[in-house]
Amino acid sequence: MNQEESLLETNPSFADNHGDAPEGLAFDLAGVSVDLATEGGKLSILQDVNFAMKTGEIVGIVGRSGTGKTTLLRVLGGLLAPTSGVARVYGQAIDGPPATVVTVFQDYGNALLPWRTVARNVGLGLERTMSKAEREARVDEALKMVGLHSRGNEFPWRLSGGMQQRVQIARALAMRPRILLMDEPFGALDAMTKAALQDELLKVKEQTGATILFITHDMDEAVYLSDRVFVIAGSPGTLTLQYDVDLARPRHQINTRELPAYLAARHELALALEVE
Ligand SMILES: Nc1ncnc2c1ncn2[C@@H]1O[C@H](COP(=O)(O)OP(=O)(O)OP(=O)(O)O)[C@@H](O)[C@H]1O
Repeated sequence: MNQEESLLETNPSFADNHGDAPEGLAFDLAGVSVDLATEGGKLSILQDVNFAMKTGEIVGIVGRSGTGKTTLLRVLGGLLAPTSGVARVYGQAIDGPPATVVTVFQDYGNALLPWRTVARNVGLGLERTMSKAEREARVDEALKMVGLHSRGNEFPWRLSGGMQQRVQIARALAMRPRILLMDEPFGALDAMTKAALQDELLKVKEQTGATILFITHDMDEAVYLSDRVFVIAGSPGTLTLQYDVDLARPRHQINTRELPAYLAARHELALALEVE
């Protein structure tokens, strides 16, 4: 399988994007544990993870390095089967990459196809389902969202790391997925770009009703974006806190961050991470 086919394989929604999200739960996990076989024997990565996410919810996951956050995202994206327990999407056990889910990976360098222009990378997932004109309009819109409208004809390897990350985000946004999984989506960006993209993401969520689960090492980002923040801690990783963020929407980059509820959320999360 070549790299192009493999991207379509792991993200079937690139080839099959449709419909409005059904009501109810997007994800529900019961007793999910993941063990991996390593040279040194069995390694327990995640243990007994239980949670549910409503359709249209946005949840940020925080936790120290190596606690299993990416592993959890891989389970939800259908790339890794749990060793025990069950993970469901819209009530169906996940047994491969679900057609409703688009994942934005952390290693953006490998996710982009170097022989395709930026625009053709962004349009990759729409080629099988959309006319050229429709696709070009979607690609234009997505590139505008991430501030790369003028770079569509270039090749990705000509862009900076942060820009390549934005191209990958644009590709996901162009799909208008029902569920978006993002692994440190804004990690490689400068503060201004990061703030602009956070607000774009919230706008997209508002407009499309997408369900979004993202990993971040930035506690402020987790609180600013999320309805709830999950803390994963320990080894093996367990879900130690599901914090409800009590902040109205729309949120504001300056005002929201000064509210008592914002500071309280930050405080609770910092404590939860400190006791690890
Ligand atoms: N394929 C693998 N084989 C062996 N160990 C693995 C494999 N994938 C992950 N691990 C181990 O599983 C643990 C959890 O990894 P994971 O990438 O899920 O953590 P993370 O919380 O996302 O970390 P980070 O915040 O640093 O990205 C780590 O100790 C990692 O070394």
